[in-house]
Amino acid sequence: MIEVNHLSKRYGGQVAVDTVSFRCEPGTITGFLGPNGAGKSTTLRMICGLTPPTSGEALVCGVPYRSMGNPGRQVGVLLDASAQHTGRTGREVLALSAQVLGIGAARVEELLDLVGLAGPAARKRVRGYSLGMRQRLGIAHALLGEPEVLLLDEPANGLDPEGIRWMRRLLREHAARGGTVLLSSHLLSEVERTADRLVVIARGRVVGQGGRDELVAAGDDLEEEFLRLTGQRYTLEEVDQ
Ligand SMILES: Nc1ncnc2c1ncn2[C@@H]1O[C@H](COP(=O)(O)OP(=O)(O)OP(=O)(O)O)[C@@H](O)[C@H]1O
Repeated sequence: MIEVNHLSKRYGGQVAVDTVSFRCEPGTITGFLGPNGAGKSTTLRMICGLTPPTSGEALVCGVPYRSMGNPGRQVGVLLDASAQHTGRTGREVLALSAQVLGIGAARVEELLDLVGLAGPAARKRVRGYSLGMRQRLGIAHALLGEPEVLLLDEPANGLDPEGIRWMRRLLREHAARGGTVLLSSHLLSEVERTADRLVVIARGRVVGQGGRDELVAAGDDLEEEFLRLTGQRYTLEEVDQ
């Protein structure tokens, strides 16, 4: 369970996140959707305690992330797959975190297999990984402690169509086991088939949330509604100006 209550973040005079509130229930996938610069990453960073909010609060499993004893066992986080240590092999990256979390080596092998990085890929240094491979490693890293909650920022970046399908299945299975998933994206096409609920953010504010059907106004399709909500859909007259 994730509860975000009136969360705001201000950088100097700029409001990056403006009184954002939503809930992610166990057994569901929530898509956090918005154009570039909308405030998605800042919100996710506040949820997992990396960025202090200016006001408001975020609770994960009922408590602030920073007050969890062993957060890796409850929350799996993937924020920036390209930020991994490039001098280590994929296996070393997972093995080091497994040690910190008190998890056995067998789980590392299980995850390498699950994300398609077993064999030679596991022995390769991360600097030689494609972005898709880094995302897979990041997903394995998030799953390491068998957490209930998954917090994933743009996890589909760099994945090919087969990879996106694979990830969709993985997240669906996680939710089916009672897990809570929050994943962000700037592309509606990536999350629309994965998520049960959507939270749409633009210019730091939530501009729409609910199930697919709730978001679609009569006669419109979801893409039209997303573009309208986020102010990316211009009339021909506006484009001409
Ligand atoms: N550390 C920071 N200092 C100043 N401004 C910041 C900082 N981090 C984010 N911002 C600003 O806050 C706003 C929201 O950024 P954020 O990265 O949260 O958006 P996003 O929705 O994740 O975008 P993208 O899809 O491009 O990653 C942007 O205008 C960004 O420039």
